[in-house]
Amino acid sequence: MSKAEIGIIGGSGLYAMPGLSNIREERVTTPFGEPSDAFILGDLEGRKVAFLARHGRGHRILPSELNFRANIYAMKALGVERILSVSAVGSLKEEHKPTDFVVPDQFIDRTFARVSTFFGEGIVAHVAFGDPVCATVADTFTSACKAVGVVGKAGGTYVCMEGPQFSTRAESNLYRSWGADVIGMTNLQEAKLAREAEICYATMAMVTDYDCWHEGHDDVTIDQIVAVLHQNAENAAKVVRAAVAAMPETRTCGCGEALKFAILTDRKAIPAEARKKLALLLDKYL
Ligand SMILES: CSC[C@H]1O[C@H](OP(=O)(O)O)[C@H](O)[C@@H]1O
Ligand SMILES: Nc1ncnc2[nH]cnc12
Repeated sequence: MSKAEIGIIGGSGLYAMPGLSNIREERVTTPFGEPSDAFILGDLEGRKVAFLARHGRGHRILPSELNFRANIYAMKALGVERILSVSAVGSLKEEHKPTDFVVPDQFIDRTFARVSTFFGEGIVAHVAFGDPVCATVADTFTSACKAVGVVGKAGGTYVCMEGPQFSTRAESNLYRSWGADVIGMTNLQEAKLAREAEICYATMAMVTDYDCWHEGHDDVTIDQIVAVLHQNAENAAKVVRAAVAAMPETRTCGCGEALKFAILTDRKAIPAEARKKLALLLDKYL
């Protein structure tokens, strides 16, 4: 039986989920190694949820060190069908001000040191990623912002950079010239792996700074980000709670069938070891 239907990944500034009842902690082991931390399971607004602190409690794991595969696989193993991600981002546009929330619907990949797929080792699959976030989860996030009374913008392009250093001014201006909206270091791998795991995924991006391009603002620093995150943590938790409450019970999007036409490998050629490792994702198709 499913232990949770909705997963919440808390990013910088959100290391716990207020309002959970029937709380218990569970460590999940995966064929891809250890997730960032134990999962906090509980009830929120009458729904079973699983909370994970992306960087671990105490913020111990760099973006490039995150075991994205273990985190998403563990969500799947718990029975999660939808992931609500919360992330801190820098703004690449004047109109996205610190403390605003943006719900991105596109990504640009500027990472270079991460594993972004469950496949390989004898199984080849290519999922569609033209629409990288689940429209239902994204809409639920923006409606929840409205319900709570905070600025929550629908759509936008999230540049996912490797980090951990922030961007140079030349990079920041380049991303602006591409029309991108916000920049962060964590969301793209989660979105890719959630799609491969047939889990719906969207992010509520909390704007914390103007990166380093804005002449009227100091270049981004951690103390600036932390100050805005402290201001926003309460709103972020309120929006997540409202989104959980409003999430439709059943899925009508295509996320749950993302692998249906994606597996290219001749079923007879799939090595037993790979088949076993990915059974949780693939059993229904093999
Ligand atoms: C705290 S500054 C940089 C850090 O913040 C964002 O983290 P997350 O996406 O987990 O909220 C960004 O991606 C960097 O990891
Ligand atoms: N300016 C920025 N660049 C990358 N990640 C961030 N997270 C918060 N602000 C950021």
